[in-house]
Amino acid sequence: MPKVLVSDKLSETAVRVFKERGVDVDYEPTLGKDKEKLLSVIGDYDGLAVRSATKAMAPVIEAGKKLKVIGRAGIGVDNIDIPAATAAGVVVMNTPYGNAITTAEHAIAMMFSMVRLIPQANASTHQGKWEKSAFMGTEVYGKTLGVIGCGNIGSIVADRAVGLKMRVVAYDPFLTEERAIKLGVEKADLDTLLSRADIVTVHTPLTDQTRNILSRNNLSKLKKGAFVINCARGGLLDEEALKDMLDEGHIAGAALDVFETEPATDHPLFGNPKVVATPHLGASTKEAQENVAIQIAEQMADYLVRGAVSNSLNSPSVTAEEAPRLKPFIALAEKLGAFAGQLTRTGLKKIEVIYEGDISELNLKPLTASAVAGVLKPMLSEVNIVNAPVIARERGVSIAETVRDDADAYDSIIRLKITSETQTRTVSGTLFGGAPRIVEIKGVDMEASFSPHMLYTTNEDKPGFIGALGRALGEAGMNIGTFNLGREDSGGGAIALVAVDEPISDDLLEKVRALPHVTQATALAF
Ligand SMILES: NC(=O)C1=CN([C@@H]2O[C@H](COP(=O)(O)OP(=O)(O)OC[C@H]3O[C@@H](n4cnc5c(N)ncnc54)[C@H](O)[C@@H]3O)[C@@H](O)[C@H]2O)C=CC1
Ligand SMILES: O=C(O)CCC(=O)C(=O)O
Repeated sequence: MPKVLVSDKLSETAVRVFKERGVDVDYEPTLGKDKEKLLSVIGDYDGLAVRSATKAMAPVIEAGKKLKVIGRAGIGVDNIDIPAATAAGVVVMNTPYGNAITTAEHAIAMMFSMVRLIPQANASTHQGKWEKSAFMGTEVYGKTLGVIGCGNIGSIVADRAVGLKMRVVAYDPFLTEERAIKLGVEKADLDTLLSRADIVTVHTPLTDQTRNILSRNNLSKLKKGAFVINCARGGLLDEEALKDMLDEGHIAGAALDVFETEPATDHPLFGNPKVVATPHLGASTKEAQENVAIQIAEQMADYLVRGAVSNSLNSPSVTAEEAPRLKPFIALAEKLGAFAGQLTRTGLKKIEVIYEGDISELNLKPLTASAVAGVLKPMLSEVNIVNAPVIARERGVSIAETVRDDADAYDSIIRLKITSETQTRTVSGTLFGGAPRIVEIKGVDMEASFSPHMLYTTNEDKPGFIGALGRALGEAGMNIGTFNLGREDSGGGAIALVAVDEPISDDLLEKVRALPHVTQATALAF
């Protein structure tokens, strides 16, 4: 039974979901904060479920020798080293929608708190003061809200702001004109947004492109008296510049849920009467935490138990419904890849996967990734469906996918065409009773199942070869399981694919290569 570690505080419903779906689970809500402990135990687990306290960086991923999936109960994955996970073949998944409404509501709540000085007024009133004139606020009706990043959360914020009768200007390079119209927002470039906004709210992920998007220079483009909200990620906003501009009176107020360094326990903006601050509470509602916990447990269990992949940031999606149908084809694609990969000795240049017949209607991305993984596996140690396409790209190997509706003699065929520096090789296969079967090699028809140990030879089609090969194997004490033959034309090129019971030694291979008419002999393992 696969085993998952939950190393951050997640709704315990997640534990129930894991168990119901056949996954063993250890719930250790504070373990993620103890890096050494995490490193010492992670090797026992197939999955790691986190929120933001656990830093699933390269050393953790490396120590997780059995690790297959890291699940983020939430959206931001800046606490997970995705390239390291990809390189290690570990699927990273998140729950992109589960806390979006809650976080958007927090941004709206922060906006009101900020412009109506509610936290400050609350503290004063609790102290028995009645400072009516100290807390003069600002109305949001008719004001312009600038939304930077109009994805899941930004668009909900925009929708709520439109409901409040605000004007909304959005900057997002991926926001289409149609979507902007649908949301009732005006699409603008960043400079226009900054010059027009009374209140700016940022909702982008933290990436190299967005880091410091509210830089000193950009903050200075805001109108005097504008307000700033950050409920996305610390690092999007220059906190020092914000402090200076609040002090100068250029910016009237700020509402911050996130900070460059978290937990933020000591910060130059703390105690500033113009700043409303919360400790990364954006996603902290019962509803959102229940949503993300259930969702991540379902997704991780679906992956570990059924091979379904959803909301992955580094692997093609496979729904739970299609997983059982894809599974045998994934095995076929990988075996065909392994066959071709074991024969490829010179620089690999291109992997083309051609799908013919009914299979062309399936989700082909995971099949192609499996074929690529199969090809690369004999050359590289740690390769799987997750990292194979990236590794191929890094090594300059191009990947092509072709789909044809018709298949000649079979309902579904996968043809693999591998181009190396010296030759192009093809191998094709189908499923017989759900099991992978080779039906073509190098253009020669062939019918063979895959076996753990196989001998593949090419030879001139001359009398005596089959007997000589059988004798050589017999003399080496090698039991033959199946013996499959194919040829181009009588007397032309021929191939043999022989399943044997044990691994083929180098000695035996040399003897086979020395037989008359043999042009090539390779030991294959599947
Ligand atoms: N405070 C909290 O507790 C929470 C914070 N978050 C954070 O909220 C942020 C937004 O999350 P989602 O809306 O779910 O993400 P999303 O991926 O749905 O939307 C992000 C949007 O930003 C846009 N974008 C990317 N680069 C941009 C750039 N250079 N300039 C302008 N726009 C750009 C994208 O096109 C996309 O539409 C993330 O940083 C996430 O980590 C999410 C949940 C809770
Ligand atoms: O889990 C949390 O409380 C933080 C949520 C968050 O920041 C996210 O989902 O990106």
